[in-house]
Amino acid sequence: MADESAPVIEVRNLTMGFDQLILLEQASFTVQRGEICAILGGSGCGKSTLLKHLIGLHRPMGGKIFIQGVPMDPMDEDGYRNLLQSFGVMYQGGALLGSMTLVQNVALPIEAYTDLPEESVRDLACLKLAQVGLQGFEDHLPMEISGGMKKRAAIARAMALDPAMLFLDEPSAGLDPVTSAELDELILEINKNLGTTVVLVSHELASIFAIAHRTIMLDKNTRSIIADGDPRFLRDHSPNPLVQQFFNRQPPKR
Ligand SMILES: Nc1ncnc2c1ncn2[C@@H]1O[C@H](COP(=O)(O)OP(=O)(O)OP(=O)(O)O)[C@@H](O)[C@H]1O
Repeated sequence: MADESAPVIEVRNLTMGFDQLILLEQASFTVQRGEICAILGGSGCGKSTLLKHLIGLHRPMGGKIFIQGVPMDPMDEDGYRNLLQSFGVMYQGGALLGSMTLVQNVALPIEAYTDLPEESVRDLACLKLAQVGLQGFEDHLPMEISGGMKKRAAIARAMALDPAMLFLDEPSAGLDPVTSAELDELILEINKNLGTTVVLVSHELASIFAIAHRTIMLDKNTRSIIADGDPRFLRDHSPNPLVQQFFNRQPPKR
């Protein structure tokens, strides 16, 4: 039984990596209900890998991850299936199926996880598309719409089952600044109106300052979390020069 007062996500002493490559050692942090938490850090430090651990795609080398108070591992198939329904995930690039229309893409999780009749599935998928501003584009293929619209459609699909948690891997990658700001607005709206907890990986400082309540910064060299807090506070007050450099866009000192 999930403990409602527990943090939505608790990472306790996580060690993660692949074979000889250790990316994080004994790292701990929590994400509170309703927070927008951004995972930051230099290229290759393990941001996407951490996200994949949080959704159960990779298993920790050490430590534990609790989702809504429940340990992820060990978890039987039914337990994991239930857990998946509380997650919405948008992978890097959006990953819509190119041969399916937008409404068919959004319908996929609804078909997989509910017993709704075909007509209701379509109605619900159309509603989700309307919620992200894509009314009228239901029967378009992904190749027929812009990059920003593809991201919106991917978010509609991730939100199809009204998940408590939304995981986004580099949502603004490849978007122009205006489209990226529009996507930020959409993420904020979802967070405010539905109370969805959002965990995202991002490189975009403008976007991080616009939407993140919390940032967690990973460091490849020390295999640790070197900052955890409000991005503005970290930019102005972090004692760690690496964190200051990142937030102030300064190249590392030679
Ligand atoms: N399945 C895998 N098997 C082995 N190594 C992997 C695997 N996935 C990622 N890696 C390696 O782990 C390291 C971290 O990768 P990851 O994609 O998590 O970094 P990242 O911080 O998200 O990077 P970027 O900002 O460049 O997207 C990289 O060196 C990558 O090559």
